[in-house]
Amino acid sequence: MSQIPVATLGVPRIGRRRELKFALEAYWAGRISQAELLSAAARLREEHWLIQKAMGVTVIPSNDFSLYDHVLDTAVMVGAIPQRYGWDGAAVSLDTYFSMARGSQGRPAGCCHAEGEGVPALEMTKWFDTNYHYLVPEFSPDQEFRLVSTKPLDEFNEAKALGIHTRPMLVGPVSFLKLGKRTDGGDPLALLPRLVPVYAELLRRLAEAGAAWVQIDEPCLVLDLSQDEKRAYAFAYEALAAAGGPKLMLATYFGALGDNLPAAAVLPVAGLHLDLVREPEQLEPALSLLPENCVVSLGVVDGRNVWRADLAALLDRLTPVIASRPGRVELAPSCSLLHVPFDLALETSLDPELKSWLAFAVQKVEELVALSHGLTSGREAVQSLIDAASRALASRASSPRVHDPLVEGRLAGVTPEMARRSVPFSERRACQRERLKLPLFPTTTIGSFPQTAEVRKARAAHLRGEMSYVDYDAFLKRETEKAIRFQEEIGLDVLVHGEFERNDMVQYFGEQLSGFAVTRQSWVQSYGSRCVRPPIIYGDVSRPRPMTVGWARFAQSLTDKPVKGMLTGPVTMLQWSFPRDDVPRETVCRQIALALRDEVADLEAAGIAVIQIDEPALREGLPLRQADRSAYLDWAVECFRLASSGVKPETQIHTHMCYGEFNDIIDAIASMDADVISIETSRSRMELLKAFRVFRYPNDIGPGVFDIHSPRVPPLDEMAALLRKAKDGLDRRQIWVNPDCGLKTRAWEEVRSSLANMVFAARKLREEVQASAS
Ligand SMILES: CN1c2c(nc(N)[nH]c2=O)NC[C@@H]1CNc1ccc(C(=O)N[C@@H](CCC(=O)N[C@@H](CCC(=O)N[C@@H](CCC(=O)O)C(=O)O)C(=O)O)C(=O)O)cc1
Ligand SMILES: N[C@@H](CCS)C(=O)O
Ligand SMILES: [Zn+2]
Repeated sequence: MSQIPVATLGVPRIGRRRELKFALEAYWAGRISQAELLSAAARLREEHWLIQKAMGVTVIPSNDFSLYDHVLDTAVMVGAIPQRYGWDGAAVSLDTYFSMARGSQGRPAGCCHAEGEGVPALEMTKWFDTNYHYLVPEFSPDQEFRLVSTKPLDEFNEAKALGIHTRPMLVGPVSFLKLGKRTDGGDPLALLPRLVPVYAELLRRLAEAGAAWVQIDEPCLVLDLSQDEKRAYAFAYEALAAAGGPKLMLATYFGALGDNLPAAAVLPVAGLHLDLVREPEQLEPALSLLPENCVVSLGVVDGRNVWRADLAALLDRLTPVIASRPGRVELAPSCSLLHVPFDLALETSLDPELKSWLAFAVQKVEELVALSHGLTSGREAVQSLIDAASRALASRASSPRVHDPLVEGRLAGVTPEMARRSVPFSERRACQRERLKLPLFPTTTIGSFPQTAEVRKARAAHLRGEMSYVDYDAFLKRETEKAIRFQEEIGLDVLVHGEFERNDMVQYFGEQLSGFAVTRQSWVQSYGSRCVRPPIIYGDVSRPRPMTVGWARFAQSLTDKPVKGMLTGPVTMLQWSFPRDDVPRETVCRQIALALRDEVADLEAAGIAVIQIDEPALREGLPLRQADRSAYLDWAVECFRLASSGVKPETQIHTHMCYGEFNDIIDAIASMDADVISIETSRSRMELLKAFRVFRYPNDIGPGVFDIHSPRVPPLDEMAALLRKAKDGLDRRQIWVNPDCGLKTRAWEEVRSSLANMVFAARKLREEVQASAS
């Protein structure tokens, strides 16, 4: 039998040691030239192709690399470049590309913005239910498309010159439009007839260059689709089939095709990739519907999590499939490997038993290659690999470190009362007003202050043993005190300690909770050059000791103003970690919630009057299909309430959410019953508040008045105008004043000016209210 092809669908582009991050940041800081950045990028592509080739991958992708984001690349490729970037219609410069990604300070030629005002970036949002962010393409109603950049072709040729025949990958035209927005609010899919010819031209040129196959990603095929959307797929792929390009491998991932399967199965493509990790049951129906000659790409190794695959079970499952479709099957991860860290071998200090349970991108490729050998040459050829995987799985299943009877017992004892505050919000509000004595439009921030190079360097030095605990602790205390003094000086009402001791809002807690393991080198791209190291939840979760109380108590001891205790919520902790897959997600979440409940109680006992429990990932965790959403929201909200409800009425609970729209989950947000919620609203110019207005949301709200992703300092009047807008339709006594999110990625100069303007804007609003009352 000939070798079963192995595909990766994309590899982590940030590089084994985050080489792309360092090159990008050096370029933005002016330390390296454009040519140096581009050659660093080319070196990374070459390295990734060569690694895959050496490991035995037979279907190596190209165009999975991006300098910032692959959706942004697609927008640039087809000329979807909004007017404000001052693009002259010729080749898109790197400056324009990065302006779209990150905004810019100066004024591009021909732009309507005033000098110094800068150009805002495209909106950034979460890629399906992952922690990866993509840039949202923006289309005008009269949007024209043309092939402006030939990046996929160039990278195909680049690999070809190295002797590597690749399968270029593209974001498919329907998903691309569906993930974008029209400036007039119209349906972006109406633009499909204009877009498809551009894809057709690109495919023809790829075929001329020798591409035999193209991977065309249509993850939107796993969402709920209307009849019109299904028709859009038929229209687009019939047109592309007629274009005479390479064969198309239509890639679906992050879920089941479900009711879209009949529509997907008849699309005129040569191959279909299925996510068989999220939905193993979809294989049989797909095989029975797909044409005989269609190649099926079996996404059997988990591209979203880090657990080692069960090779023996997979071989049992795959053997009959291979036999029934000889020559028309490929093996692949469930989705691109972008979402897992590069190589487990880089983790030299992980516990060896835990390490034996894991597989990162490189190990997942090894698993796929082993499966291919086993299926082609017989199990004996890979018996030692199968045995090693089975031993690891058995050790994981029986390990005492995974199961903690105390945690399991505590979970069984949870009662509904534990998830309810003792009195309703109206009564709590009165006690809290009495205790906190805050002005109208109270001002606060979301938690983090700049994580400067100095802060990160000190932490790195401490980790390497070059800075003693005493010196590191003293350094952090100085930073915290500076932040408290700064907040007092500019006149904020509710202060934060600044989160200087935290490497990351999830990893910091992962380092302290039992059942979590953290990594040193296992980075995953979050957006652009920014990365995270998601902790690995391998066992029952508990809190051996308080995690934040020392810092909260220290910060509060420095000031008479209230300082918020600052915690990451259970849903976010789950969503931004690699969770265990041997128990339901909701069980893991409840365990985290109980651990946080104890932390909240300890903060309250330490005299902390305001406690914020961040849940930015609550929305991102929402299942992709409507039918699964209410069950998720039920347990997610219950977990938040379990964490937050053990306190007295006079203790004020805040939550914070960034990313996304709230319309469809507003009742769930309301039932979280946080006393105050801060949300990201500035980029949408308060549009996102609409849901709260319409719902008549009863508790307090802090609509973000400035975008923390941009270095731009918003003028006082702009923030005051946003607050006036927020005030409309809400009770003014409900409104808090804060930025969109934490300030860790910003520089101190920006933070100083922005927050000073914000405090003045709040004062202005107070004066206006007083004037109108007198
Ligand atoms: C709010 N967001 C978060 C998400 N997910 C999280 N897990 N955490 C989040 O905060 N998802 C949604 C958004 C995404 N936003 C961001 C924003 C910023 C970052 C970011 O800045 N990432 C940093 C890494 C942060 C970190 O872990 N820092 C560590 C280690 C720093 C480091 O690289 N050290 C070097 C040595 C440094 C030296 O010597 O100078 C090393 O280890 O090699 C720390 O501070 O200790 C980034 O650099 O990308 C991410 C998501
Ligand atoms: N408290 C965190 C929330 C980020 S979503 C911060 O301020 O960075
Ligand atoms: Zn946030």
